[in-house]
Amino acid sequence: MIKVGIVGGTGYTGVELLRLLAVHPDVQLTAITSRKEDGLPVADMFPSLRGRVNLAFSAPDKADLTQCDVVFFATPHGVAMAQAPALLAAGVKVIDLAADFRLKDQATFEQWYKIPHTCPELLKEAVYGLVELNRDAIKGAKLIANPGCYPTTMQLGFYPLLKAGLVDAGGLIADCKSGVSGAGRKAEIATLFSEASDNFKAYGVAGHRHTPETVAQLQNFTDQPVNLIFTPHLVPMIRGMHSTLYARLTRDISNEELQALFEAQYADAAFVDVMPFGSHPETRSTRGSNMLRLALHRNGNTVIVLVVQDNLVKGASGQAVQCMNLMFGLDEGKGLNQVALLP
Ligand SMILES: NC(=O)C1=CN([C@@H]2O[C@H](COP(=O)(O)OP(=O)(O)OC[C@H]3O[C@@H](n4cnc5c(N)ncnc54)[C@H](OP(=O)(O)O)[C@@H]3O)[C@@H](O)[C@H]2O)C=CC1
Ligand SMILES: CC(=O)N[C@@H](CCC(=O)OP(=O)(O)O)C(=O)O
Repeated sequence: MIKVGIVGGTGYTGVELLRLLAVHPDVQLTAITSRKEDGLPVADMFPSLRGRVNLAFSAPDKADLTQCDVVFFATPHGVAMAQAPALLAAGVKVIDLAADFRLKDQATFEQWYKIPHTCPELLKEAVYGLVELNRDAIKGAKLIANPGCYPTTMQLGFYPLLKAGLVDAGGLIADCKSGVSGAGRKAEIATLFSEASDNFKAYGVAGHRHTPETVAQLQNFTDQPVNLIFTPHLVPMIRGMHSTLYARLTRDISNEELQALFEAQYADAAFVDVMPFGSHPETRSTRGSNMLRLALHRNGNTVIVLVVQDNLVKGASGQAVQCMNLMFGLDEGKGLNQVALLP
């Protein structure tokens, strides 16, 4: 059994990890932290876990995380970097759901996240946890930087086009929408019911921290300089993300060839569903599941890729469990085969 610790068990990605890992056949939940709920049984806070999780939260400084085989950090940026060096030195693998290890360049991290990086030496060692594009490296990793939710949709949608050299990498556009759980469980005015429901708005238009992450990763797949215009929006739903991606074709290709390209690229990807050309994927077809669905459209020489996922599953905790499975030599889909919830 893999002994698992979770730092930040009271947040949305933390409780999503608990939902997935409580029924994972190879996992023994060993420690779950909360600064505010030290001593409280996990199932008292989350009755959905009654009979499934018998542990209590413990304060981060009381939890002995070195007894774990792997520790997930479902915490704000800056928390994992403070604890990862000691855990790694003790032989514990680390999966960070925040951005502490996503950017290889320290100065870029500090510019976008406005905090100093306290262990820049680990940036090189960290492996970016987007399984479909980085599977082999993840298998041997000790430290995983789990991708951001928007970057997961943008990378999986643009990747086959860039890799095939079919589009102008300097003119990528991503128009993305996220449910409110993407902002986490902490109290904030923007996510109050009366602010976020029956309302719709863009944010981060002048620059969102997921732009440098996505550009840096996409740049690995093309020699052309990548330029991306990314605009996120907050939509009045709880879970779900929909990204509409635009790329200008630089050579002639039929719709059938485009479709075949994506189908071949993701033929072995259990969690990427390439829908028939011209389909309209719905966020609810991924709700509660680790599946990302995409569909291709065409308008003249512009390819439009529609991508949907559950931001808390493939966009965060499901993807992190997919990485854990690979790191421990398991089938990457173990414990992740839930079908989406309808309606
Ligand atoms: N929500 C989403 O869709 C996605 C989130 N992410 C990233 O995952 C991480 C977690 O997000 P999310 O679950 O939404 O966030 P939440 O705000 O819902 O939860 C944060 C958790 O971290 C704990 N925490 C906060 N500060 C500290 C600290 N200094 N030390 C230890 N624990 C702390 C909190 O618990 P307590 O206060 O009880 O200690 C809480 O359990 C973030 O970095 C986020 O950016 C990534 C992809 C998608
Ligand atoms: C709706 C909403 O607010 N979403 C979050 C993204 C959540 C995510 O993926 O986060 P990290 O990169 O922070 O890990 C945001 O735009 O800040």
